[in-house]
Amino acid sequence: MSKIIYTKTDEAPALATYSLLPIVKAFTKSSGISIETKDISLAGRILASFPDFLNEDQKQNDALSELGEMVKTPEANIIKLPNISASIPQLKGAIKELQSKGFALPDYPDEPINDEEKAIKSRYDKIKGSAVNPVLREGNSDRRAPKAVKNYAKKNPHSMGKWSASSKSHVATMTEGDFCHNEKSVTLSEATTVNIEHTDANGKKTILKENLALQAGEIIDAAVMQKNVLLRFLEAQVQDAKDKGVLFSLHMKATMMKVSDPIIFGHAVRVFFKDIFEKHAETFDKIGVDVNNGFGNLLSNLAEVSEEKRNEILKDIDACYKNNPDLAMVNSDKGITNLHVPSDVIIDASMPAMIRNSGQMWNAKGKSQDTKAVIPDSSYAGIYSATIDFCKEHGAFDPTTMGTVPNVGLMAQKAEEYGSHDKTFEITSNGTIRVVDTNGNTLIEHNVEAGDIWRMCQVKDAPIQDWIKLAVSRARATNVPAVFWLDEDRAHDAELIKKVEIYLPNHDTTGLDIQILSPLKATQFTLKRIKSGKDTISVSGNVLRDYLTDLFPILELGTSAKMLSIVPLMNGGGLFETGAGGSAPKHVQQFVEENHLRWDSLGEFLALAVSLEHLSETTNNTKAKILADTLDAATEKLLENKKGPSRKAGELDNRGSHFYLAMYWAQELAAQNEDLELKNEFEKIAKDLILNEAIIVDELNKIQGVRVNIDGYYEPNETLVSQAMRPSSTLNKIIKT
Ligand SMILES: NC(=O)C1=CN([C@@H]2O[C@H](COP(=O)(O)OP(=O)(O)OC[C@H]3O[C@@H](n4cnc5c(N)ncnc54)[C@H](OP(=O)(O)O)[C@@H]3O)[C@@H](O)[C@H]2O)C=CC1
Ligand SMILES: O=C(O)CCC(=O)C(=O)O
Ligand SMILES: [Mg+2]
Repeated sequence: MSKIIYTKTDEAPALATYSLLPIVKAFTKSSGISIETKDISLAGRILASFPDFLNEDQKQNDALSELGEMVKTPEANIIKLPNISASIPQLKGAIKELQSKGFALPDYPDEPINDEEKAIKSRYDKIKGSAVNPVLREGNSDRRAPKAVKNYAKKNPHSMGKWSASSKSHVATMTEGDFCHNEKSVTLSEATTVNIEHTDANGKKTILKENLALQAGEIIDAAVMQKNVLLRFLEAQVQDAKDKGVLFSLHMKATMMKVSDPIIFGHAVRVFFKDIFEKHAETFDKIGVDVNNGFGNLLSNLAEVSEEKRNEILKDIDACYKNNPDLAMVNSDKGITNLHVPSDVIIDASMPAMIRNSGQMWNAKGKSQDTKAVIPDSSYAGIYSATIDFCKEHGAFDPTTMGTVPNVGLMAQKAEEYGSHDKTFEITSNGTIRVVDTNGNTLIEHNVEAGDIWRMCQVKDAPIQDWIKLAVSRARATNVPAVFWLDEDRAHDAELIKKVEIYLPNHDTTGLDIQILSPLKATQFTLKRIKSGKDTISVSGNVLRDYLTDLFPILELGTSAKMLSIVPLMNGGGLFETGAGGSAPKHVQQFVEENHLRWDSLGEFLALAVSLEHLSETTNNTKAKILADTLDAATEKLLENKKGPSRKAGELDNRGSHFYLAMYWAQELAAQNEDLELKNEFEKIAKDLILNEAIIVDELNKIQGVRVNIDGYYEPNETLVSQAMRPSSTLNKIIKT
């Protein structure tokens, strides 16, 4: 039996799984393929982490750790759907829901007061933020729009907001004192272990991290975000947004950069609402306000003060809104601003969405307005300002003619910022931070002040070699120019460039166009080419991988959900991600309110096809190859016939698109002549599906337009979701599980 692991995750993709997985199981069963699910949802990961608090029948395996081992083996074949990278408000929401369902989990201790609480907090903090992807991504990233998807987008362009040269929208980023400007980097000539030490003004030494093992050839870098410079920058931006009459909008990655970015987020909230934080400091201290978790934390904590005090504070908040520039809104109807919850606005998706929308975001009146996008650290902000400048000069991109930008991203083995979480510190007192090796040599040193954020990243040599190899192989396979987005003036990038120069000659690059350009120049080069319909591969580090694989797909295809997203694992296995986007919380809201799921599973279809193909190669399963080829053909047909989900209740949704996939897949299997067993099996299924098309579509669409109860958000009731996601009895009778 050959095995494919299919992950159970969260929100919209998890809902879609209840409808798609039975179809996939039914189609692959006779080919000796077993599809096993592993629960890596936020709720599942919480339950797996606290067995000692649960009854025997409530305990869950630690599926993430199991998969973390599996990805290091050649047998790994995993389909990974997007999962929640939880901010603290989301983590607390999930804990509360699980508690209400009878799981006796401990509360999240914001300020642990004893060792037991400290241990609980540290268990929860391991679940927080981007805790899944870095564990599973034991390989570098290959994300691209398949030809059929790109051609479909060219023929059926998504809406694209016009750009005007007079747009006041712009990116504001720091010009000094940030991670970018303070970065230092070294490549280790031999293996060693290091300590990270803080020495205060009186010479008192504290070890922040001990015995960190580093390999020969590994690049390490460290950088500081200086609090005082950051605060001055934020204050100036609030004022400037007001002067220019544009929306103030903060774009961070507080989920993936789970230690550094919430601290920066908190500073932005305190600067924006400076007056109330000055006036009510004592009260906020007393009730434990922590706006690193967003302004929403302050509002929910107000329940703890007297009504009189609360009204006074609310009045002061109103005054703050009046005196300050307008804030970009996440939900203007509900008054939720860009500063409320750190996981509501995530830079990779939020900046492209703004660029697609004429550079505008939503104001409190629900209208779109020019915006100041505040991206404090300048390491990568320049790619967005260059794109905005390009649109101001040339107008919006045209999806019917623009080229495509696939990405080869360095991310294996917690590369770069991915591995920084346990090496990020909010500095408690003025002094110095040193990275010191076993021989007492100082590798990196920074002067720091209280409140600064110091962070160290590392990237091992083997992943870098693998990344360069992948870049060359993609350039060779497509004959498209490949650009390494590296800046010789940045310390870390300068070290990486040296590696590229050493390892590139190991490959046959004759006839290939491979360049190294700074992110700014690479953006300009790439934008000019896509405008004229030409393709360009971006070869980038981890954070740019994240940014570019939403930016270009959102401009080219309207969403990054339609990307093929492959992680060739370094030990020979395959991790097949589904699209490049997230778990679409807005889609769940619509589903619950209208019983319409607009999630597009195209990413799942693409991932399943490459997973089956990989399986056919590693296990010599010829049926798997036929399943893969026919699935690709079915996906193409689905695009051609426009059977993707619509956004409106009453019309074809996620479930309907799965029906069409099944029908086309069965037809393709029935039409092929390479495997007569499969042909015979699927002739009948194809016939039944075609005959019942109208009945099934009607059964799937007529139930929409009303609320649906799935009893939970993070851990909905499986039976209720399964019933809701498989409402066509006619279809269920044909798809035998
Ligand atoms: N690989 C992973 O595990 C990833 C996880 N995440 C996590 O996902 C959550 C939400 O992140 P967020 O930044 O809001 O980004 P999302 O990508 O989830 O959502 C942004 C918007 O993209 C559109 N979209 C995304 N996927 C699809 C799809 N399959 N079909 C149709 N439309 C789609 C939707 O637009 P519209 O509103 O127009 O329908 C959606 O509202 C966070 O917890 C984040 O950490 C994020 C990225 C990757
Ligand atoms: O891991 C995460 O938090 C998000 C990952 C992501 O956005 C991506 O890989 O594109
Ligand atoms: Mg991303």
